[in-house]
Amino acid sequence: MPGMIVTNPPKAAPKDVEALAGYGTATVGEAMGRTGFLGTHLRPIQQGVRVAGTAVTVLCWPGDNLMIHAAVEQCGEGDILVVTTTSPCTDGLFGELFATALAHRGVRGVVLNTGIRDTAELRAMGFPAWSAAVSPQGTVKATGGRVNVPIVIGGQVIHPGDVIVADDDGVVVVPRERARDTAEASEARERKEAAARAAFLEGELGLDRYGLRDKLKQLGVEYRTYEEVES
Ligand SMILES: O=C([O-])CC(=O)C(=O)O
Ligand SMILES: [Mg+2]
Repeated sequence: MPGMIVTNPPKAAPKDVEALAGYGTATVGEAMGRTGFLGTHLRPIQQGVRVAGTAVTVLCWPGDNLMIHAAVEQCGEGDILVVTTTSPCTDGLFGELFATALAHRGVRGVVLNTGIRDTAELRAMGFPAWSAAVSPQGTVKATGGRVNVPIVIGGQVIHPGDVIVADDDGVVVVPRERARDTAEASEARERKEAAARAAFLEGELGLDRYGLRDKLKQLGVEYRTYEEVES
């Protein structure tokens, strides 16, 4: 594969990325109309870490991490490296040496639609990572590929410069043009959930808060309330 490296693609504005960093993937995905989720196969190697950053995208040949080396040079402060392969691959394309180089450049984490290795070292150094597999299997540096072109993971298109939000639940992509609106919609959703949480703490039911008793009736669902059963 010949390949290409795009330098300096347009990126989401840092203040929109910072705003999105305040919300989890569930909130951000809901705020985008339940879109943007990259799939349940991408799991974090750590727990309790949430990051947001701008995507530097990489398309590698399976079992070959040459283009990750090329991509490191394109990465800077506030970026998240997002890697996929031209056909399915679980080999350990990425590990602590790459993470060391990326951390030095201010990169916030990595998302790999392939394998990762050195996971204990990565956790110890606090470099956040999400991957489709954990594998010690080594790779070669032999084949061209692409950096900073649109890639697809889990049916979602990721353009370079889009916002990646990742936490314990998984990874979500927010298109660059939607970053500000999505941050605003996320804020509104958090406020709504805070009000619901306060009501649930007082014992209110979702059935009443969301007007779902009528829905059950419409659907012909027969039921008795807890109080009716108890009496
Ligand atoms: O060097 C590699 O091929 C991947 C790796 O283990 C590292 O980055 O530490
Ligand atoms: Mg290594």
